[in-house]
Amino acid sequence: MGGSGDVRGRVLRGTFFHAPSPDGFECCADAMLVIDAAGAIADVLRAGSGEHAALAADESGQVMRLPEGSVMLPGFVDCHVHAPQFPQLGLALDVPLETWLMRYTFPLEARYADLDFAARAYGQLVDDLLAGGTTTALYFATVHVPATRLLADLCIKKGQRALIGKVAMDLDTCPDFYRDADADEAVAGTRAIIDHIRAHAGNSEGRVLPVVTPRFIPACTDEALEGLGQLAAETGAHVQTHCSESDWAHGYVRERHGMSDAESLDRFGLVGRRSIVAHANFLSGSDMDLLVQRGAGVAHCAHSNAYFANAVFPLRRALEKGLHVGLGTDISGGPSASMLDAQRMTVAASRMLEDGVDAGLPAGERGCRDSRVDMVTAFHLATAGGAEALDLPVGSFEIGRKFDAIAIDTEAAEGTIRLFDGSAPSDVLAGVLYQASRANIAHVWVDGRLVRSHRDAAPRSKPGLRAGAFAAI
Ligand SMILES: Nc1nc2[nH]cnc2c(=O)[nH]1
Repeated sequence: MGGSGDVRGRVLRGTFFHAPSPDGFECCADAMLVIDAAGAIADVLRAGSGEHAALAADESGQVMRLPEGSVMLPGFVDCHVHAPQFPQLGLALDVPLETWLMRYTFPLEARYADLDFAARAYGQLVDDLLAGGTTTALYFATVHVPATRLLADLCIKKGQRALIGKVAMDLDTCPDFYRDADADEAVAGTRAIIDHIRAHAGNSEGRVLPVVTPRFIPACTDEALEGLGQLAAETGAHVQTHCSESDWAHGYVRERHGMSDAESLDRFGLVGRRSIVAHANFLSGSDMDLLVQRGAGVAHCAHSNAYFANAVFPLRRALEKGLHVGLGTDISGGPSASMLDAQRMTVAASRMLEDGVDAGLPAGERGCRDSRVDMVTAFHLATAGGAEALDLPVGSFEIGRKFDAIAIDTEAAEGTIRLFDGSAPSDVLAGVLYQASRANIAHVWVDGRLVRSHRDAAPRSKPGLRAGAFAAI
């Protein structure tokens, strides 16, 4: 990636869609986004304004224009990714969570003691996520400090916004070949990663952030949970963990601690404004109130929940309570790395929760009323909602936000979007979100820097078609 395509200090002209709130989207046709030198949106000029007309006449070359047929969306924010599990994407999804962890997942994660293996898997993962439009990812790494450092180094080098945690798991129910030796090692390793990321010479803008990452209560001693809670308070780092994911995981914490997962994490100081709990399917109403009170967020992983969670997360109820929610692919509990798929599955799961699934029951007894969400809400959660949950200034095209964005080429011949003349903006957005595939994702920017372009992929089937319109890219 060179300087071309970098929109810092320039103006990008084109049509954009965003959804700053869960219940509506805005389509801004032929807008001009003024990006400052640090990659933040300094101004949004709407067509018809005097400033827009003045800049439209500018011939200095500072205005870059998206080609006809392209639209911009905010980059996707994936709130739950197990980076080391990428090599088993789509595999071994037919066993319960606890079996999947012990039989497949822990042995795979143990392989990241080998830095060559880690470099190959993590390099491919970051490239693939960027190509899919994921501009921000909240990553669980592994217990290994060197491989976690490597993941941070790769994200910094490749320009992805990322939050990264060394996984802490010291309980002796975890296999000997894959766990921290004790609570001290779990906490010291976490601190080492915080220090590495914060002191990294290439990370002066803080695009990569460290995360305190107790895997989940069933993998940690109380001593480790306590030490990690103190470390989070001392450093102000984000926190991530799994919470009340499945019948088994939820029941385990009740049995061991005599309270809910959320209550137990809270008493260790692990639930705060920068905490994200993954899954959370079995949160009670008072658990949700607790998370709302603390300002914490949930990573909703609709795809993975279908395989491992034994229930559907009551998303609409959570949103009505004012809980921060973002979406997660949960690579590899979910079989797809695509945040487009995550949005589609979010809508589908909510519809199944609302209608119910057992045709043997009368319709009135089958589901949970008022549970559905629509694609606009899912789009919000995949962008601005995830950003809010992570407390990051991205996710929409508003003044002051960082320009993390993707350009969708709705006409890419190898793509899967088929729009017909005269589509209303709501139909264009639905068409993009439901139909787009990787071939439609033409450009990806983080902080105004072009981090991925169709040029990096296979040659375009219509070479040069738009070269004149967007020459700098
Ligand atoms: N889905 C999922 N749940 C977990 N609970 C503890 N570890 C994991 C994991 O790797 N994936």
